[in-house]
Amino acid sequence: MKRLSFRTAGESHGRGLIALLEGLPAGLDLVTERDVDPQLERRQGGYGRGRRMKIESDRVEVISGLRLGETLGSPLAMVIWNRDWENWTVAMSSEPPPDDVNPKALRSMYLPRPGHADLVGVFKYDRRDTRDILERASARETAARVACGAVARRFLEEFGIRIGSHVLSVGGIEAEVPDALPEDLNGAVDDSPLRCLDPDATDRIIQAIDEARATGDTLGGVFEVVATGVPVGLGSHVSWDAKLDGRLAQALMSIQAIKAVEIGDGIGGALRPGTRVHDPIVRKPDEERMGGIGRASNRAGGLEGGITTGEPLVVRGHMKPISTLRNRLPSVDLRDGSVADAATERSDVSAVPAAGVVGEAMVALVLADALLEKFGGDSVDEVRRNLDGYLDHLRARGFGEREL
Ligand SMILES: Cc1cc2nc3c(=O)[nH]c(=O)nc-3n(C[C@H](O)[C@H](O)[C@H](O)COP(=O)(O)O)c2cc1C
Ligand SMILES: C=C(O[C@@H]1CC(C(=O)O)=C[C@@H](OP(=O)(O)O)[C@H]1O)C(=O)O
Repeated sequence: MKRLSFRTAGESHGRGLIALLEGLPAGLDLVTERDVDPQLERRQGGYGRGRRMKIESDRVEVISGLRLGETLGSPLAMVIWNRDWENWTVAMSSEPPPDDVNPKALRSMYLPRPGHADLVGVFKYDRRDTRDILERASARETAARVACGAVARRFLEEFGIRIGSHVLSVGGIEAEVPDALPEDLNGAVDDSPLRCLDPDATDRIIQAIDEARATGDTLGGVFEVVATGVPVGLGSHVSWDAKLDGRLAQALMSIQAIKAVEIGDGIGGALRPGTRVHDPIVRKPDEERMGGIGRASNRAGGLEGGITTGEPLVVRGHMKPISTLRNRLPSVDLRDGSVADAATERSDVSAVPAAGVVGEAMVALVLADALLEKFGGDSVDEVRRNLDGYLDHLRARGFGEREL
């Protein structure tokens, strides 16, 4: 059963977004200017974003669940206003103009874009034009997810769990990744225009994004989210929906345009023999949380049997290219069935770094839920007591410095 759940509401060009987080314990010290707004700003960044990001400057307003800088244990409700809303009052309150009146036929809401939710949404919800669909399908919604994820991240920080992300590839150009990741992953990439650890690949990717922009094309890519300090034992092997790998995959896959999710070396591992995939179990006297037992490598990405191993959790999201293309693909006019090119409009060319920040938020929400599932409590201190008792027990049943 979910302990921590969240919901978002809002259209991309509507008044704003609502984020509702339920199940958070009381007594979490939370300052939105310090803990939430900087995460929203990170999500807006990254080379390849479109003009919309120059208009927005996302900030949250807390409506409930917080008093004197601490959570109350009641639902936390937050609002993010859309600055662009003012520019869309006509589009949001009128029928789309016919193509012959508006020479910017490109903007037509009758020409569904392959890859976006336009066509399937119009059929499913029995709508006349695609605006009724794209407004909610839009990844603008991820700003509200990141607000919820920022609060989950603050909660996890209390227990020494930290989450970061970096970009592994864009448009097939792969970054070289060091064997040991920097301890503060975000510190190492937040200033990089691509949130990437490889400056040379960054330059080449920027060039590729410029080329894609010039030719009216778009690029996808892969990001990696890493969580450190995660205790052994979150999630469970006993039922399909208790498995933490499955829960993470669902959370990541739900991000707009994410089409594959990988845990650790999941995809590469499928190509190698078992002796070069599984992580040997070794004595590690310093590994207190694991009772003196650890792993020689972490190809499993911190999960076995749907349970955290105590090693860093590593999850990758594979993002398809953005579907709004200036170099338009074939489509069909929803008014008369005639063949036409798909609609195009202001859009990102690539948004992999931003998707990585959203990935961090989703991982934070899943981990906070799993932590509460195992160490549940109504206050942060109660959760802490429960976790500390468990860690003491692990230490006591382990081998520490003892020779076997
Ligand atoms: C951070 C982010 C930014 C995005 N920006 C755009 C965009 O500017 N234009 C676009 O067509 N799709 C964009 N997308 C992807 C669409 O929202 C997504 O493809 C669409 O909702 C259909 O869902 P699906 O790709 O998951 O099937 C973005 C996705 C993310 C995660
Ligand atoms: C607004 C955001 O992303 C948007 C996601 C998006 C889409 O179709 O998913 C389309 C673009 O919006 P617009 O049509 O207003 O230019 C992106 O900018 C955001 O991330 O805050």
